[in-house]
Amino acid sequence: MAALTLDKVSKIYREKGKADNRAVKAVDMAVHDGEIISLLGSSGCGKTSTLRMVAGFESVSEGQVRIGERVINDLKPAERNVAMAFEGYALYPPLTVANNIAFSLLRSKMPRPEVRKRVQHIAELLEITDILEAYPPTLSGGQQQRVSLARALVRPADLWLLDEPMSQLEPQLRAVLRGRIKEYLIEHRMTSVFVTHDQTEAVALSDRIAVMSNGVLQQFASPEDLKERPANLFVAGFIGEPAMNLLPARLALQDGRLDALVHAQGDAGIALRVSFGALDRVVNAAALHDGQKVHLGVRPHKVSLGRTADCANPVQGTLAFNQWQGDQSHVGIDLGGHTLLVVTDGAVDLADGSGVGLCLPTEALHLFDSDSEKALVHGADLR
Ligand SMILES: Nc1ncnc2c1ncn2[C@@H]1O[C@H](COP(=O)(O)OP(=O)(O)OP(=O)(O)O)[C@@H](O)[C@H]1O
Repeated sequence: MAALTLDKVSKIYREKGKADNRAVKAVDMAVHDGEIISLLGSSGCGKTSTLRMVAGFESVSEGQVRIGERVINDLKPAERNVAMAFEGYALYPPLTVANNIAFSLLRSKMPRPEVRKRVQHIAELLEITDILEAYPPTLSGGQQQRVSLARALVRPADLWLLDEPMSQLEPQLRAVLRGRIKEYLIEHRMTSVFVTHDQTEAVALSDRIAVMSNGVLQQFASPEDLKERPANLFVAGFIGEPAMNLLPARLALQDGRLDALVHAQGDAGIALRVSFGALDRVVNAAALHDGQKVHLGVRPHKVSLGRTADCANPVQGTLAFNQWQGDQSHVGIDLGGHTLLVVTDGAVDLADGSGVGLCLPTEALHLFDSDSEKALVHGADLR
């Protein structure tokens, strides 16, 4: 295993008669030795292109890719010592499942009893012991995918690249295998890069997640930091289910205090005023000015419904909707024409149009500059 470094890496697809498509744009990323990371983003954001450049299936248009100290830009895939499980990555049809998994181990001259032990162990982990003597063409998509994953996980390598490796499995099996695979990767200290568009999966598997949009790496951070300290409006709106509320607001810096004011829709009244307290609690207060256009971010899970006592920011609103989701309620609160989504664990016994008290704890709040879209203040970081 080894560290993986991407240094200003870009992928430009050039097709005759078409404008260049810059699918990956100057991505900088340093994955530590033994770290598990995920590339996360919507379809077309450049995750697979990034992974394929590391694997050697796509050329690197600009920048440098290193595994440990080795620059691998111009090495053939087989020379990179990288193990891969790709969506639709072909198994060898004439070999049994056991021999498909064992293939690279036998080629590396590992003694047969050791190969058998490893194949058995990984097959148990991925629940494919019953198909070890079957041939790939007779398997379902989900079985083939697990064989491909097993083959990648057993082989010794410096780096493991896993592109949507569980996409064809049922949700329950997926959740079970996710936990086991993570334990296996940690136990063997395997530097691993997953590609996924499923944030639950990315959070469950990864030490850090690289959030991509439109070819740009938006933030590379731990799941907790992505939630508590999103670097910009894109990450704030993308991470979290349901996503963060984002309300247009203006800053008020008066008497050494920082407030954010959300104007009511269609008139000059104030729909919501939240206080971040003394300005000197804010780490980068110099970046703020009175009247600055911002987006106020509020995490739906962190708002308390019906409690306004002992609260830094008590708020009154009107219930706009109340949906029981089977395990939690999604409640919409109207604040001067803006709807604030709140998530609570229990059922909420309130009719539409009722007056509701809320508490917005400071740690639920974030501020983003509306022009640059970058984060300015995270409630969790106030001094
Ligand atoms: N071989 C190719 N030739 C030309 N354009 C490509 C090629 N592969 C990908 N692209 C384009 O590059 C961009 C990024 O695609 P990529 O597959 O890397 O994204 P992705 O985030 O992995 O998406 P998905 O989750 O749908 O696989 C898209 O605009 C895509 O159309």
